This record gives sequence, structure tokens and C-alpha cells, in this order.
Amino acid sequence: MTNAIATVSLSGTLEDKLRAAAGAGFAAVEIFDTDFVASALSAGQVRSLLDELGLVCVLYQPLRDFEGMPEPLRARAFARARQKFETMRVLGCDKLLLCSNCAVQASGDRAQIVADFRALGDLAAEYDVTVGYEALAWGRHVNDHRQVWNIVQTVDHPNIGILLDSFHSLARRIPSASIRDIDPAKLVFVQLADAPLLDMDLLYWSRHFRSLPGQGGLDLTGYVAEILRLGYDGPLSLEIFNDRFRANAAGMVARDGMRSLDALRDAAARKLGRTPTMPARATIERVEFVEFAVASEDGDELRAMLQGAGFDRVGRHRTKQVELWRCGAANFVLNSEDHGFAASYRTTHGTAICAIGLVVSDGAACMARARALGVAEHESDMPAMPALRGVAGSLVYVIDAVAATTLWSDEFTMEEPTGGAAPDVVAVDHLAATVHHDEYLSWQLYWRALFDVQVQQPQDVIDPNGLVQSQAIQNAAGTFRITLNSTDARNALSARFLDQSFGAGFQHVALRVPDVAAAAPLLAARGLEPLPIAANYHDDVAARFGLGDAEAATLRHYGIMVDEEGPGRRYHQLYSRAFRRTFFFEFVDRTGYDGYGAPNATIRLTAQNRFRPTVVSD
Ligand SMILES: O=C(O)c1ccc(O)c(O)c1
Ligand SMILES: [Mg+2]
Repeated sequence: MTNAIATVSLSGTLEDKLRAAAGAGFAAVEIFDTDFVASALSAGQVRSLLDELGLVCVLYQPLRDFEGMPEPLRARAFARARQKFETMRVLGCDKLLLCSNCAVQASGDRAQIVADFRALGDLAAEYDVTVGYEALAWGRHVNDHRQVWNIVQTVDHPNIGILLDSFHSLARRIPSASIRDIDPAKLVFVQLADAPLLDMDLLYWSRHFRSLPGQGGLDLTGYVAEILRLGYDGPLSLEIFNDRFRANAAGMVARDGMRSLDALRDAAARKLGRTPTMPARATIERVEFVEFAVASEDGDELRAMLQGAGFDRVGRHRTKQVELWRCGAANFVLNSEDHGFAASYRTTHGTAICAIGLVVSDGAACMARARALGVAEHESDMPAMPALRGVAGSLVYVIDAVAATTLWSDEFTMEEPTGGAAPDVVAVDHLAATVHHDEYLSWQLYWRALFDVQVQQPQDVIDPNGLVQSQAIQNAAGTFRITLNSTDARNALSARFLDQSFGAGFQHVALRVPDVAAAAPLLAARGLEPLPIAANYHDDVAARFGLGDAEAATLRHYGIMVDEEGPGRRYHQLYSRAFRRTFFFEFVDRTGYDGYGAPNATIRLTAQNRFRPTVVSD
């Protein structure tokens, strides 16, 4: 049972692709025909490189527009097949992918298709090659793996079998249970790709939006479970046509590819009731703390902002330059140490959120799963709290539910809060991270592979200066929520955040209160600087949601935004101004509401945009 990856999934030259695959631990690759044809390396040189890298080419792909062709195209198709077999002999590859014909000249005549495959099988036998027939979802006459299976049975040739590709099957919503009809001895190869659930032309969807398993919305677990149930023990191979991956570092995609396959095998084994290959995805109970790396010159300003946001200092670390600030259930750790992780994070990013602490139900199991998935561990100097590398080099501290009970009293000298009345923060509602466009899918995989979380439908958010994509990830209980945001619009606020803080990271922390309208006057009394929201917005929502006069006046007065998912299912949001244009806070309440106020995001971004410094452009 090997993991494999197709060269088309990775950026660069054929050589770059092979090196990236080997570097990520793959021992098997598919070579994509165009990658080879365009390469300056001869088949012999590619073979030497494969050997040097410890790789085997387990599939050559694809041979196109073959079956059902009229002469003289039929003769040429056979000549092409023979030429590919010659190449494969040198590459040491014994499986060829043939995808269903898309050509206008192709005949759907079944007798001719069967005859062509029998003749191709005889030719393949001369080269000891097995041909896997794949139904492209947009094939002219054959576009469903059930049709392919039917043809393969009729052809009944030892060198002709079926090749399954999850994208083609799942994009057409073909039930995965249909895989049970396939004879595993005839299942030549399996290609896997996920994709976001988009309603678009199949070819365009496939060529641009495929993603790694665990980055999209297709049921790969169900698909692979059916394949493994058959007894298939050949490679599971990633064939990902994706615009971002074509531009991304090949090493990152290859490493993520390995992670996605390992996580998928584990999920499929669990679905089949077989022995899992690693501990289960970790259950996150809550965000226990958010840690800020604080530059000494920023300390007073940050403390004043926290005071305004309802926080009080409640502890000082016994030995370190670290303070604990608290508002209800939310803990903020202010780290001003000169050495250690926070200090080095601060050197790169300035005053910023450098870590989060998550309480998980089983800390040791979570760390073991991270290890199995190749997630880097950070050498923590706190044995009770190991850490994983997280978004953009920030850390995720993994706190076992048992250790969490004495976390603060062990390390901190506690003191009484002195700041007066504060809102009743019941939880860190969510964290919003801004990530580089290149890494957007990578961070989705990270959260989904490690933790027991689900995704919501991706959102497009309109910033006044460009489109921002946003993906919410949350646990079933709603006690852990994070949004990942990315853009390739250079002037959008999130792009400017990346510049401003020299890299991706958490940009805002949302704090949940029972009632934002009740929290607002307390925050005002403490001096919170709210983000001013346009009067036009409040005119609109008063009408849209049928707000009473008093309610509308309160929202308007405090700059509170509102959204509704259905009658009585409300969400309120109150934003602070940003600290040095890098991070900000939000107070929210939820009544039967599961989203993140997406319709308000444009209003908020436009409001924040009013505060951006004037840039003199040439
Ligand atoms: O988009 C294509 O042409 C194409 C080619 C080969 C495949 O295996 C595939 O799934 C798609
Ligand atoms: Mg394919």
C-alpha cells in the first residue's frame, strides 16, 4: 500500500517535481505525459534520476483520444500508444492511464471501442504493460466509471483494466457503492483528488480547482473506504490539477500531499472498522489562551487597549516577563521576554499574536497524531504544554484537559483585577487568521487533518480593494472556531496586514458575550475605541431586520452590527479599532446563529479602510 503523487500536481520542471516528491517521502510517482514531453531529459536520464531519488514510476499518463477513432486517426492512435510503451519501458513503468475520448471524431460505437481495446491489449502485452481505462467526467461517449467497468468486462483482456479517479466519480455524484461491482484484480490504479463544491463546468472545475483530500468538499473517505473494502492494495495516488499548486513551492504541496493521504487512509480505516493507523483527530474543548509577543515600546499602549476591551491583569509569571490578562473566560498572555520563542517571533512580526493554547481531550494522543502526520513540534520549555508549529510559524500549545485545571496557578502569582466592571466574556468565540494566498489550502489541511473539525461553505468577502476568500473551520460543539482568510489583491487590508506584520498570523480575536448591547456601555466606560460604522448601514439593518426604535438606536450608538440566519437566530458584532494596524478585537453574541457575519464583513473592511494611512502613489 503505497502513497503516490502525479507530477502534474507539483510546480517546476520534471526534475523539480521528482525531487519534491522524493523529499516529501514519496517512493512512487505518476509521470504526466506533458511533463515528460516538455522535459529536456531523455527517458534514460529520467530513469536514472528516479533511481537516484529512490522513486518508481508507477503510472504513465494520460494517453488521450484513443478509442473509437476513424482511420487514419485510429492508426495514429496505435502508433502513439506504441511510442508511449517504448518510453515506459525505459522509465521502468508498467501501467498506462488511458482516459476516455473527448475528440469530436470519436465514435461511441461500442463494438469498435471493444475491438480497439482488444487490439491495444495485445500491443500492451508485448511490452508487459497494463492499461487502466479512466472515465473523464466530460468524456464524449464514456464519462462514468460504471460504463468503463462494463466495457472492461466485455473486452476481457488481461492487459486492460479500469482506473478510478475520485474527482470524475464524485463530481458526477456517482454513488461510491458502485465500486463494489468492480473485480479488484481488474482495478489497475486509483487516483485521488478532492475539490471545493462548486457548480461549474466539469472540465474547468477539474483542471483548476482540484485540491488535496481534506481540502475540499467531496467524500473521499467514503470513496477510499469502498476501494479498500474491495481488497485493492495498489497505490493511492494524488492527481491534483490546481492553479495555486502550479505556482506554489513544490515541496510544500508534496509534504501536504503525504499528510493528506495518511490522514485519508486513517479516516477510511476507521470508517471500515479496521485498525486505525494513528490516534483519532483530536477533540478541541476550547481556546484557553491567546499569547501576544509584546515589544517593550508597545507595552503601555497594548495594556491600555486591553483595559478598554474589558481585560485586567490578574497574574504575573513567577520567573518570566509574562503577564496574564483576563476578561471572563478569555485569557491573554503578554510575553515581553528577551529570549525564547515570543522574542524571536516579535523580532520578525513586531507586537503580534504569537501563540494560542488549545485544551484538547487527550494531549498525548494529539501530539502522537501530529507526529504521524509530520506536523513539526516546537521544543517547548514547558513540559506540561508541548507545542506544534501553527499558522505562519506561530505556535499551537496543546493543553491536556487534565493539566488545564492548574495551568495558571502553577506558573503565575495571581492578583485581583482593579479595572472595574467588565463584560461577561464566556469564551473566545473565534480567531481569524490571515494567511498567504499560497498557503490557504495548506492551513485548511493542517486543521482538518489534526483536529476533529468541520468546514463551512467558503465565503467571498469584498474588501474595497479586492476579493478575500474566507474559510471557517469549527468543531461540532462550536467551542472552537477559526477563520482562514487570504487574498491575492495587493491592496486589500489582509494583504496589507501581511506586509505590516511581515507574515501571516492571527489578525483578530472574537470574544463571546451573552449580549453585545449590554457589554457595549461597559466597554465604552472603560475607554474602548470602537470601529465607527457608517450610518447608512444602520438605516439599512433597521429596515431589513425590522428593528424597534430603541434597539436600532442602541446598535447605531455603539456601532454594533447585526446579522440573522432565520427568525430569532441573531448575531451581533462590535469591533475595536486595530492595534497599530495589526490586530483587533471583536465582541459577538450568538443566538442560534452558526456563521460569522459574512454580510457585515464588507461594511467592517470599508470602515477599517477609512483609517488606512494615505499612500502617495506615483
Ligand atoms: O484533465 C485531463 O485531461 C485529465 C487527464 C488525465 C487524468 O487522469 C485526469 O483525471 C484528467
Ligand atoms: Mg485522473
